[in-house]
Amino acid sequence: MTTIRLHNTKTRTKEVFAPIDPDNVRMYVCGPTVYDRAHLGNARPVVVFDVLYRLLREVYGADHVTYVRNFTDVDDKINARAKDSGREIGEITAETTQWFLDDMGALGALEPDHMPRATAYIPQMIAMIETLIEGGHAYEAEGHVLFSVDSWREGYGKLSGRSVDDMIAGARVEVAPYKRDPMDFVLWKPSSDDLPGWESPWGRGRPGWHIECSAMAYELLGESFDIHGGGNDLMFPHHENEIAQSCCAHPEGDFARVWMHNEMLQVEGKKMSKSLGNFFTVHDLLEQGVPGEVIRFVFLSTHYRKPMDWTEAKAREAEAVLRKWRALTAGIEPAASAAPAVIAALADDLNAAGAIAELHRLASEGDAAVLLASARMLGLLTTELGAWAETGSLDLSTYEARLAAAREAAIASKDFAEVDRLKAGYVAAGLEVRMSKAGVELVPGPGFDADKLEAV
Ligand SMILES: Nc1ncnc2c1ncn2[C@@H]1O[C@H](COP(=O)(O)OP(=O)(O)OP(=O)(O)O)[C@@H](O)[C@H]1O
Ligand SMILES: [Zn+2]
Repeated sequence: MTTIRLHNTKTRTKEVFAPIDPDNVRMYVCGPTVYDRAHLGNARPVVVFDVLYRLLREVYGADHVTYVRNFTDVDDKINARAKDSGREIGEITAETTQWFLDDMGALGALEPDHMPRATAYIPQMIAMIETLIEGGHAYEAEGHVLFSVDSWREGYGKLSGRSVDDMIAGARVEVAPYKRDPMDFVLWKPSSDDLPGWESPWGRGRPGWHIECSAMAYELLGESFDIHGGGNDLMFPHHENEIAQSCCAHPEGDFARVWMHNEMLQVEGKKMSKSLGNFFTVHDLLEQGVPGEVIRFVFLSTHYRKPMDWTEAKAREAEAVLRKWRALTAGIEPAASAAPAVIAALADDLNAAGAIAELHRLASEGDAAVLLASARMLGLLTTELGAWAETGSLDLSTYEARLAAAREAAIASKDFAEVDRLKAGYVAAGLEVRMSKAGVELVPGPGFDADKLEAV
């Protein structure tokens, strides 16, 4: 069996992955808070952990992996959005959830086995909070229930490797009169009548964000499971708090054994985020005609533990490569299995960039069947993602000849109107127009639209 090595944030080393139960490898990844379209940064963990999911399915068998990714559909950001827009919360969360699934589907992400919505697990959250209170790890104050960080000093901060003092200094720790310690965090808070709320032993209220993941992971994966993933922006406080809650409520287990964190998608050195306003959505890019497969390829070209930028140059390069590979594999049956070197690269802490380098080698050797099987391990060159590239049947040379002829006529007549019209039409159809003494060359760009071209 292939040996998988994964970098574990908890130990800061690359470790041999040994699942608790090889018949049921279990992974939890923090999902989106559903109040707005996913930005490109939000898609990075989705693509990264999709590749890990595919690798685990390859190695342990498709029926022996359980992947859970939640939807946070109760959160103050959602409440604020509903208030600002005058819309119903349920309408916003349902719409945003569907957008997320559509956009991530367009990037070739497989759907996880379970996609729990937080609001469907409120009784489990309440039960977990009760256990924490009984164990002396949480206390009630003014309708709130807070986790007492002091009750678990020995474990708190281990994941992110910070001292409690550093954490207080580095984070926006909310100081509130009802907290015994500023580090204590909310498990449950009271809801006024205009906010979503559930009856609980502490009155009508709603859960804090962190307890949602702990309760859903416990319910669906048990007290110990294999992998927990998310962006490294979630390491503190979210993951640190998840660990504290889960380990204190279920000391018989060890919650997640391997913690994996993807680095951030950046814009000019800063994390792409809603709060900074430096974002564009996946939907925007798709609408602009950037194929989902191209976005996926660009993500996979950088190792998940390195920060990366989205650039148009990367997208153009990815598109050219994918076009070439799609042409090379057109009409070919994929080989029975991926190239061992591709699987080995992925098994080495998800070295997708290394796997892509292997794909280039296979392409240069003309090994189309193995290239196809190997690319599909990465979710590339799949039939579902291929519609954008179906321009092979369209012969650009007739359009090139037409422009060349128009140019010749224009040089004689000094009337360039037709040349300008054709050029503008080609550009609008997403083609790059290269004109030189040697002739005319048309190169399809990311937004290439065959229908628009036919209409010119
Ligand atoms: N720029 C980014 N690059 C990579 N992953 C990111 C980025 N921004 C958010 N994520 C990840 O997206 C997932 C969803 O996070 P969350 O719902 O907190 O996003 P958000 O509310 O849009 O956050 P933000 O305000 O930071 O943009 C998390 O796993 C998070 O780590
Ligand atoms: Zn989480």
